[in-house]
Amino acid sequence: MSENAMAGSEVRRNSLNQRNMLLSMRLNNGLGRKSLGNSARSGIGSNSVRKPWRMNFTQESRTGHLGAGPTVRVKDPGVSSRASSPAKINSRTVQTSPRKDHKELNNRILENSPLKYQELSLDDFEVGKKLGKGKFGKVYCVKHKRTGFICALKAMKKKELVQNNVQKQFRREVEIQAALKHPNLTRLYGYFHDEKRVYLLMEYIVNGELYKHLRSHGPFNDIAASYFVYQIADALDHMHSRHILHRDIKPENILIGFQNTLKLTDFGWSVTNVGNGKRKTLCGTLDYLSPELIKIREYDDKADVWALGVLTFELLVGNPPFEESSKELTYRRILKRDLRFPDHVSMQARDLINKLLEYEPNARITPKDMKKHPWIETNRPFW
Ligand SMILES: Nc1ncnc2c1ncn2[C@@H]1O[C@H](COP(=O)(O)OP(=O)(O)OP(=O)(O)O)[C@@H](O)[C@H]1O
Repeated sequence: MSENAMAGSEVRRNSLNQRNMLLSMRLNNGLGRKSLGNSARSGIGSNSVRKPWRMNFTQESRTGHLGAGPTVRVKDPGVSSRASSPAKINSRTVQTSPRKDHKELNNRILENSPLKYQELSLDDFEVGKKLGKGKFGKVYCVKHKRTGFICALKAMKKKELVQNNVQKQFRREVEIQAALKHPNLTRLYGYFHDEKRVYLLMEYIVNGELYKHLRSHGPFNDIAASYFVYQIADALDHMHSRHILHRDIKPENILIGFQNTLKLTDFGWSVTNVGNGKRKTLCGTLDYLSPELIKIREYDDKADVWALGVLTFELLVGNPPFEESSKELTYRRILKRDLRFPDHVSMQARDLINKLLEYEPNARITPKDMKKHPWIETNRPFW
């Protein structure tokens, strides 16, 4: 791997948000994280050498015991109507009474949810290796002592959730993720909490982020890329049919499981969009923003389709299509739909990317139709 790629492999793109506090946290924490104004993708640009990529790079985990969950049952809550109004959070709503809000987190958000595992505590688990770290917590591989069930446990400090005023967003993320059951979406089983922390119990995804594989093995050939893109289209098809938008599709938010099964994760920006109305919160990740998001700040599920087009391009080329050295230049290229394909991108792949990246949202191909596109059909026999 080149030096650039090595340096770049530590860099992950931030999701945009309107919460100044979160933004400053993101900019201040984590070495090497991308600032919103800069390009961070030097390592795998179109100059990088394309290597053949083998489909079967995953190893079956010996410890993986994923057949059955803990015997404690979690009810499927469906998507609650409460989740349909996203919490608008900004720095002006900084808590004046953290004590009260801590209590509110416990009473309203944690105690009254059907997703709660009443009888679980941290003592019920053997804690294994750390899998990663997000804004609000660390993720560990854990084993449920009684059943031997292996899963991922995300531990978040209540104090931090309250201090950053993200209790409602947290609740929405939990409700949406728990309601979604699909092979290409990371399952959330439920949660429990103690005095200091909230613990989310999730499906353990063995092979880490697609982003890291893209850096180390990518760009991918048509066979691998089409398999990956198909799976995310299937996940989006499922979400959109339930009127849920993901709003932050990117390789950093996709994990790889057994046999190259992709799992879309990070539902922090997901919302329900019942009635298919237009939404206005600016969110997502710079390189993945659609023109309507930049221009009029109104969008619907077609913004996820645009992001899928950006993802398809990035998997085949190694960097996103409108990447530039500054936010303004990236915006300008997105608004001009300044799309340039390197020579090696096949005609069929170009056709699909063009259809996903239609400027006019309603002209974009749907995830359902995309799954039958000739690029997918041509490569499907080799998956
Ligand atoms: N279910 C899981 N199985 C395996 N690894 C996971 C799982 N969930 C998260 N991880 C790992 O832990 C890391 C941190 O995850 P987490 O959800 O806390 O944050 P994030 O989504 O990456 O970032 P942010 O909190 O900024 O949105 C991930 O990048 C991933 O590598």
